[in-house]
Amino acid sequence: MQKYLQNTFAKQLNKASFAQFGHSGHANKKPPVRVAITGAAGQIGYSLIFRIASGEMLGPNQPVILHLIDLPFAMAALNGVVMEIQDCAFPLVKGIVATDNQAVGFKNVDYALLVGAKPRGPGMERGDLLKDNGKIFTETGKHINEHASRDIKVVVVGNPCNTNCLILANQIKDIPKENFTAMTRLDHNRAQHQLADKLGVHTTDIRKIAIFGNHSPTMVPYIDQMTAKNHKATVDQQWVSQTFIPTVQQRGAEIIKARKLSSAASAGNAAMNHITTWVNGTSESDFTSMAIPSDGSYGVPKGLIFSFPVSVKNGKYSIVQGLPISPFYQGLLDKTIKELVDERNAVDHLLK
Ligand SMILES: NC(=O)C1=CN([C@@H]2O[C@H](COP(=O)(O)OP(=O)(O)OC[C@H]3O[C@@H](n4cnc5c(N)ncnc54)[C@H](O)[C@@H]3O)[C@@H](O)[C@H]2O)C=CC1
Ligand SMILES: O=C([O-])CC(=O)C(=O)O
Repeated sequence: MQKYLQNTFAKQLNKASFAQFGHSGHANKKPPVRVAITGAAGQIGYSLIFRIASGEMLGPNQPVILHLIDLPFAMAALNGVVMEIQDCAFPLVKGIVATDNQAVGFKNVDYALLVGAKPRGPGMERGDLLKDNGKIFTETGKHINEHASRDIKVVVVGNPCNTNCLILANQIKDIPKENFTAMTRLDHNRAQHQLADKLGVHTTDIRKIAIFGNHSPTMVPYIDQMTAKNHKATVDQQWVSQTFIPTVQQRGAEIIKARKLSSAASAGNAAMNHITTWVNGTSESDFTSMAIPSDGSYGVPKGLIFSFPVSVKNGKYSIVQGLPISPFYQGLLDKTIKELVDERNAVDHLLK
């Protein structure tokens, strides 16, 4: 089978390659689910795929068929990734589809992590990427609409992820719109770390915080309901406005400056966290952050893909309602709403 895959890659780089293989001696009885990752040959892909294959995202009893999608020029590198997956002999991996053909790549897919896009370089803002990446998500939306499972759960990672998700969802005709989400879990995790560090507790002790808005420097890390070790916790307002919020908002740029590459391991980790929480739920004493189609809550225009505090149960998320919004936070919310409305206006031609 390995030979088949390699030959396929060598001779037919434009065609899908497909392998099914089983492993004996494992107690997983569930039928496999199909997980698509676009940008599979890229740096986030490389940090994600092996962890999904090991069961970290969907659990140790859930076999997976990996659908790895990238562009034609990246097929040779993707072949290398496929060989490495094979060489891990993962018990849960029941097949690999590696392709540059999205019709094949999204066929019957249950989960899609849409990473494939042009990343931001030093000095670029996310808005700079709107034009190039908008086209990608129009195409992808069409293929998901035609080929994927009607129950597919999608997280858009490729930036600018909120508006890319809006463009994608616009192509969808008969899959519920709420199945299309964008990733702000990385920002949520970053906020958790900053707060844990400040309060001298572990990140897992920090609960009931959330990111509102765009995955961009206007995002709003909201902490007015924060608990630490299950007790209401506060930090001084000056630190919040002058240090905490700018640090979380600028963390992506800070990492690009340091690595000369955008964050990959932490982004891959957050994408997995996003799906795991969507499947397994949030605890009663916590909520998480997901960018989802706005239903008008908190005065956010309907339809924008906006990050809200959400609780999740039985595979369905709902917006946490009634959080008190201070004038300070309302000012920040207004800015991030405006930015997303402007982004929507800038891609109006892709939303027809
Ligand atoms: N939402 C978030 O919190 C974060 C988002 N990102 C974004 O994730 C994206 C990917 O980042 P990296 O993996 O670092 O970039 P990368 O350049 O290493 O990999 C991107 C991959 O996507 C592929 N690709 C491009 N267009 C494609 C298409 N139409 N279909 C399939 N594959 C396609 C490329 O060939 C490449 O292999 C970027 O847009 C980046 O800005 C990165 C970090 C955090
Ligand atoms: O900043 C970038 O372009 C990558 C990213 O989204 C992040 O690290 O938050």
